[in-house]
Amino acid sequence: MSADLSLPQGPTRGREVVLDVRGLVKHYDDTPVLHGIDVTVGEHEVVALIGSSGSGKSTLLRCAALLEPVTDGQVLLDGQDITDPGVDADAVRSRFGVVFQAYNLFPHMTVRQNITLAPRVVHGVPADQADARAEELLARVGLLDKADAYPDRLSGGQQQRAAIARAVAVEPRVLLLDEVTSALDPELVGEVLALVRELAEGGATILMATHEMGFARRVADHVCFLDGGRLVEEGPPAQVLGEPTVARTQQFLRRVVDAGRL
Ligand SMILES: Nc1ncnc2c1ncn2[C@@H]1O[C@H](COP(=O)(O)OP(=O)(O)OP(=O)(O)O)[C@@H](O)[C@H]1O
Repeated sequence: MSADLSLPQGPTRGREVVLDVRGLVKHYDDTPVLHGIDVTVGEHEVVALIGSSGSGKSTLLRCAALLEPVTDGQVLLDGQDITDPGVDADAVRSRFGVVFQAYNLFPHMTVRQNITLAPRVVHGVPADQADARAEELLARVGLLDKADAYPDRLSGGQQQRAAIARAVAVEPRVLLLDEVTSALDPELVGEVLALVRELAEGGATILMATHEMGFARRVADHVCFLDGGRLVEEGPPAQVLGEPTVARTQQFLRRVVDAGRL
């Protein structure tokens, strides 16, 4: 697999914040799920959200990409408040590349059609250009020979690699990855993590929820530990995962270590 998965790169002076989540509050009906979360993702950074099941990682990602209405707080993308009611939500959503746990390729479309759909329909890219870009991406994720196959002919790992290629095809400002390996058989996890790592090394800006602590430690620039919808501890991976200072983080990591996941 080629290592060149680079996305367009912006200025490298200082830390340019791309995604800025401020005081994010989310209620489902009257139940609070996020209690005021602050997270920033800088250009070319990888920020990992970790925490127990139900701690709010997916909800945070979904709110950030306007896939869920925000109850309170703000989300800024390149300085623009995208939670402002006046924004064109569809246009904003098209600036994110989102990949969920269960590879959600459209089953009635070939892999190639899955990848070219949004560039053509949402971004107005001419069909031949979208097709050429899809082939380039499929070659890079090692799936060129599957371009005209339907998703049910692909392994879970291949489907997830195709889903990531589809997310990258729109040249997103931020990639949001939600537990992209958790639905996979263990032997397929590595191939998908390798692809995410290549994207990170190629300069992608990524906010990802993950249960893969070893991966977060190796690839993330910054780790945020969520517990019960609160951001309890954050910092460089070596600190949060290696020398956590908050009792709740320590307890969580002990369980992760006992389960053999760190
Ligand atoms: N659509 C929904 N309606 C009501 N409650 C929801 C909904 N989606 C999530 N929740 C609740 O919000 C809380 C946070 O869920 P969320 O899926 O964000 O957690 P998570 O950290 O991503 O969990 P996991 O690691 O299992 O994916 C949970 O208590 C969950 O039950």
